[in-house]
Amino acid sequence: MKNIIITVDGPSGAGKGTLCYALAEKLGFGLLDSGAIYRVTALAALKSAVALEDELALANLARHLRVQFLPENGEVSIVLNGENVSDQIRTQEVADAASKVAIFPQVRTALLQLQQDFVKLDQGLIADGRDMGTVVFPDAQVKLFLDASAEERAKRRFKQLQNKGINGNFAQILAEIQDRDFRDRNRAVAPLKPADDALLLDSTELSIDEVIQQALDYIALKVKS
Ligand SMILES: Nc1ncnc2c1ncn2[C@@H]1O[C@H](COP(=O)(O)OP(=O)(O)O)[C@@H](O)[C@H]1O
Ligand SMILES: Nc1ccn([C@@H]2O[C@H](COP(=O)(O)OP(=O)(O)O)[C@@H](O)[C@H]2O)c(=O)n1
Repeated sequence: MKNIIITVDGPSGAGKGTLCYALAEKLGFGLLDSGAIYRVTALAALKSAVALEDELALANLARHLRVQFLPENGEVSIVLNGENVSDQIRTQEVADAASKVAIFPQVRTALLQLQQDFVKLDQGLIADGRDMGTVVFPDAQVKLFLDASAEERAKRRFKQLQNKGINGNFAQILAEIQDRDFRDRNRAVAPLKPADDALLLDSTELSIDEVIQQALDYIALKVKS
């Protein structure tokens, strides 16, 4: 299983992060959370007052991003310019900003190498994102596209917030998911879409364990052939 790359793409709330974390644990693979890289870029822009419409300035920022991913007690701390920003990048404001900076081709090009550098010679990689199977790792051996209805994804986010003690507004969460989906699916460069050779997994009616099992079955099948 060494040197295998597994890509998992899909919209927000489909369960990519949950699946990728479980796969990385079970298979002993490294993990790339590419969304975190877009979120860090957006946070850096917000912190330095770079306009979210200024492609040149954003690309320059992305090119010089001083970001580290530091594994710590089974979790990964994300450090930007020496500051631990793991929690700051998870806000709705940053998610929204991330999907705005992500439309720019120059920003995406600036972040490409950083993502590809997660490949290690002696370890497989699970890559989580929107364009992992189409652009960043087009030659990956296993490609999954995880989807779920927008209503189900909004329900999951609503529950996730509740578990953190936050009482979200369901209609607002659904609207934000739909806005971000629209930007991600309709941008000119690296839009969110399944790679031609990806397995489509609709998790709307599946439990987390069922999704993990279906993914593992498919990986076993692809790796054998
Ligand atoms: N198949 C599933 N059924 C129910 N809830 C799920 C499922 N997969 C993930 N979740 C939950 O949905 C929320 C969002 O999942 P996450 O993995 O963060 O999605 P993504 O990375 O695609 O945005 C989490 O609270 C997670 O526990
Ligand atoms: N490979 C990627 C990953 C994320 N992104 C962008 O970054 C935003 C945040 O990604 P994320 O994966 O952290 O979002 P969630 O699925 O966790 O809500 C997405 O809405 C995309 O606009 C991207 O364009 N390409």
